[in-house]
Amino acid sequence: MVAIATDRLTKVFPDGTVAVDEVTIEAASGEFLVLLGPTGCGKSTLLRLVAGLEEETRGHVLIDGEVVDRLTAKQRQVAMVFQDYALYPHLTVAQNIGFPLRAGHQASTPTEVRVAEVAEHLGVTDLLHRLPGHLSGGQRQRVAMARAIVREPRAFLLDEPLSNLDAGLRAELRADVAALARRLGVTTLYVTHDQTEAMTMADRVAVLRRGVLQQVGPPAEVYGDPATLFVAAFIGTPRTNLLQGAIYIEPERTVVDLGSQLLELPPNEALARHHNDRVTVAMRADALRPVPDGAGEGPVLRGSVRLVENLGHEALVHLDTGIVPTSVAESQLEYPDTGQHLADVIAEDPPVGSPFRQALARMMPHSRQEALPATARTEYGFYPVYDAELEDQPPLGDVVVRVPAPILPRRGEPMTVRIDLDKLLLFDRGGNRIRIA
Ligand SMILES: Nc1ncnc2c1ncn2[C@@H]1O[C@H](COP(=O)(O)OP(=O)(O)OP(=O)(O)O)[C@@H](O)[C@H]1O
Repeated sequence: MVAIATDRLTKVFPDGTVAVDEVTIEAASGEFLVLLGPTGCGKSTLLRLVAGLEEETRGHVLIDGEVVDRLTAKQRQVAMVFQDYALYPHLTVAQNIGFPLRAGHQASTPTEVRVAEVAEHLGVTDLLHRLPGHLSGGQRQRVAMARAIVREPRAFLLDEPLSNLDAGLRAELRADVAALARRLGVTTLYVTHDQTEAMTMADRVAVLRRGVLQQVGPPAEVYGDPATLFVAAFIGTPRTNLLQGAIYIEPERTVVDLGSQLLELPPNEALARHHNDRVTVAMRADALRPVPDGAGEGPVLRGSVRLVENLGHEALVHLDTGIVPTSVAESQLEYPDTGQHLADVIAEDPPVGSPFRQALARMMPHSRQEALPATARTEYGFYPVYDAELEDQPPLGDVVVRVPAPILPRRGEPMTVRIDLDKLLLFDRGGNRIRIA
């Protein structure tokens, strides 16, 4: 088996789109590496570059340590499976699976024996005489996989192979595909936008955003220890809570100012150089636990129940906390730093209600907020202002909390939640993690 690597691999399409941007990554021999990211982040392009179906603009692809940039797709001896199966409709399953062998590729075992062997692996032995048109989606995908492995490829490249299947089949095949790849020991690159697939199948997950590699690590690591705000927000169900904040360092304590609420952290050396910085605070639902008001030590958030989504075994409770929510895109806008520049930008009058305008309003230094109607303002001066011209203001600080089913709160009730400090994630304005510990 072989390792697959890319070295500062870059693809710029003729229209200027940078689909893959300096990606350096390695899948070790026999590893199942999942490329995860939203639509358009460059996953398929990266896979096609590795397969040799696309020519790189810069950088290299290495198979087993050897640069293969000049080799054709065929010479690279990797097998690729796409979401649309691409089976030959007029050939039986057996003929489809055996096709790569007949098409002139050498194999040590005779075709029929090899086809039977591979069919057995994929659990399609009973279907060998059928035509693809008479198969279910899941069966077709199994046949496509069988055809891909029949030539004993050096690596397996799978591009959203399960995305055309319904949820039940997807779950079943998920387990089968991962098990098959491990049984065969084939190095696998698997592309998906589905975080569940990534988390359940991968040895390691590589998260991509706009062609740029954000983080590579085992599933538990990208979930629990995200390197960027994007990773924190992209991975996690229910969605990760993202709030606007600012850090203030005082002699005895460190404060994360969330406007209408403050989180007090123990004195913290790592945060010292972030005094006065605006940050995005990210908390997954499992970092928050409802507690009786006033109970015990530690930072809490208070809110009132706006919505209860009962999932049976538990409920997702949406709290209005009065804190300003944010999104990845907004929190990573680059804002001018001085009030003067900000005023200039505002003078250009971004459209009312546009995220940019709202974000600008929130980011105004204290002295510049005089002219704007404040919903709240803290003693620290940083505070959120909503766009007064916007009629339908978004809910303030919608924070999602998991609550066990038997004790469901009611709409309008107050609720206090304790924050597990080990799971409190802070990100700077560039979206990079500020490590607290
Ligand atoms: N031939 C092309 N010419 C110009 N731009 C392209 C071309 N192919 C892809 N792109 C662009 O490159 C970027 C990455 O596309 P790619 O298909 O790799 O994304 P993806 O993450 O696989 O998305 P999806 O999950 O939707 O397949 C996108 O912005 C896409 O529009």
